[in-house]
Amino acid sequence: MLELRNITYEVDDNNENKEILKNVSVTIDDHFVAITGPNGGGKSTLAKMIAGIIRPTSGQILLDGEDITGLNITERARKGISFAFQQPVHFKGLTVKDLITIAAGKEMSVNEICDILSEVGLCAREYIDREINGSLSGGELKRIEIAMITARGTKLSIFDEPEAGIDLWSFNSLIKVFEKMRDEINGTILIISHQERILDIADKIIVIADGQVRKTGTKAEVLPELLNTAQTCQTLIDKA
Ligand SMILES: Nc1ncnc2c1ncn2[C@@H]1O[C@H](COP(=O)(O)OP(=O)(O)OP(=O)(O)O)[C@@H](O)[C@H]1O
Repeated sequence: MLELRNITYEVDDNNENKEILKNVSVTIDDHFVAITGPNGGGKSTLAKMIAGIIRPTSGQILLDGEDITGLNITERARKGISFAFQQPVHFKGLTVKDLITIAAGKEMSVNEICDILSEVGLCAREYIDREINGSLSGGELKRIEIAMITARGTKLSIFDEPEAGIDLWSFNSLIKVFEKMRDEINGTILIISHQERILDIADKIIVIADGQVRKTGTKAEVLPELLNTAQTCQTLIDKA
């Protein structure tokens, strides 16, 4: 269980103090949790804070009751928190197979690696020996990053807008990947997303806007209001 207590995050923005997260308190104890809300609301900042990439100005982060606020990204990774970057790290000569083996932290058979790659919609035999470099497309890199997190199978897996930059066909297979993950992975999956189809499969939805938690609840409790607001905005845009 992850608990955020009174989290505030301030940055210096051209010599002005800017409060990006404002006294955020939230508990993440469901299996599949989605964070959503308008652009610039503070979602990615919150995800980076949970992963340990940035530290809060004030407040506490607890993982299963243990205060992890002072731990860095590596220490949090050891505690079982993994964060899917937009793209996997590049090292010359490092292949897809190497990367997945490193992520899993154990030797893996070719069949096991192939299974993981197939799950994220990649034709395994074509990719297993490919080097991670600029010859892979953005969508392919993103799927490899998701495959790494799947191989790692940690306590808390965080994905920041996994759908970004993915075409419609791949998006459909991405949804299947997350549905499968929800059914098969033991830990908590935390996804930042604007996609209704991802929100649809979440056990809990957290809406963040203007650096604050605006609403928390099940799909039935949150989605109608959210869709209503989106529709009202669209009508206003159409009228303008
Ligand atoms: N280091 C920083 N310095 C100044 N402003 C920042 C900094 N980090 C984030 N911000 C601002 O804080 C706000 C929240 O950013 P964040 O990336 O968390 O939003 P988001 O909800 O993930 O948005 P999106 O849906 O567009 O990805 C934005 O206005 C952003 O410009």
